[in-house]
Amino acid sequence: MKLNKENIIKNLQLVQEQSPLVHNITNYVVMNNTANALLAVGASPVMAHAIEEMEAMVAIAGTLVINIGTLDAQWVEGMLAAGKAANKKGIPIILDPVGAGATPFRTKTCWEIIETCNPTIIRGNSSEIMALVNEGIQTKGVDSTMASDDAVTGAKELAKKTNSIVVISGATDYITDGTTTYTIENGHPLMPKVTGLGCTASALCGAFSVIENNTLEACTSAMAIMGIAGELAAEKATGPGTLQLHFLDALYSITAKEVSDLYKA
Ligand SMILES: Nc1ncnc2c1ncn2[C@@H]1O[C@H](COP(=O)(O)OP(=O)(O)OP(=O)(O)O)[C@@H](O)[C@H]1O
Ligand SMILES: Cc1ncsc1CCO
Ligand SMILES: [Mg+2]
Repeated sequence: MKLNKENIIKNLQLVQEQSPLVHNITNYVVMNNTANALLAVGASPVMAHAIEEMEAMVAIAGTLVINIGTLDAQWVEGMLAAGKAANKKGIPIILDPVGAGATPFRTKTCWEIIETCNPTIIRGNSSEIMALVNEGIQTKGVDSTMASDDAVTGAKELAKKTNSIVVISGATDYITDGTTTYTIENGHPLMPKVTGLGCTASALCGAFSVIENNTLEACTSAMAIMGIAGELAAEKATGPGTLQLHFLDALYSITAKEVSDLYKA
């Protein structure tokens, strides 16, 4: 299914107006990128992972993003504490299962977070999503080795099993609650050559899920904005370095007209 471009434009404007605070427990690799992308799109980031401040930080946040990219046992304790606090407060939780299927620790931790914190959204690449669907799968690391199209059936199963919205990123993004599935065809092949744009996608899903109660539409809007900003950036970029730079500028300056003209409905 396709979401109306009017909804995407409205949701972008709501993020810019309301500037939701996004609490990120995220990895060392992408902390800077993700914070800058949230600022550029109009949201407000905070990166925090110490168990001592999880409850107090969740208390002021609009949403919690749990990204397991550079996890360790102590961080997992913080993730679970933050997740429980977010559940109590009733704010959306986004799980980014970075590298699920690469090591047993990652896969096991994802399931512990899913079972304890009941995330609202799970956003990963196709290999990560399939590693959650079928725990026997060995993945390469944090990069996907399969097409997003091949993970759609699995994503629907995972969405039903976990009662969450599952987002698969890739050449086509799929956003599903297990019954209704939206697709986004925007984006550029240079995007997976910049580390952490998937992590950024998860954080934007978080920001959009604060301002739009329909989480399926929130995530679809966030993925559309990711893809369109990626295309705008790619027009000016000569490689991954300049793509990263222009991506932030595109997120910051994206207009309703650009969304309207470039959205592949
Ligand atoms: N081949 C492609 N063509 C167009 N867009 C793409 C392509 N691959 C990825 N994207 C876009 O790039 C962004 C990041 O998705 P990707 O699947 O690379 O995430 P990821 O593997 O989790 O990345 P990371 O772990 O580095 O954060 C998404 O917005 C996605 O739509
Ligand atoms: C490369 C990498 N390794 C752990 S997290 C991360 C960032 C992209 O997911
Ligand atoms: Mg990822």
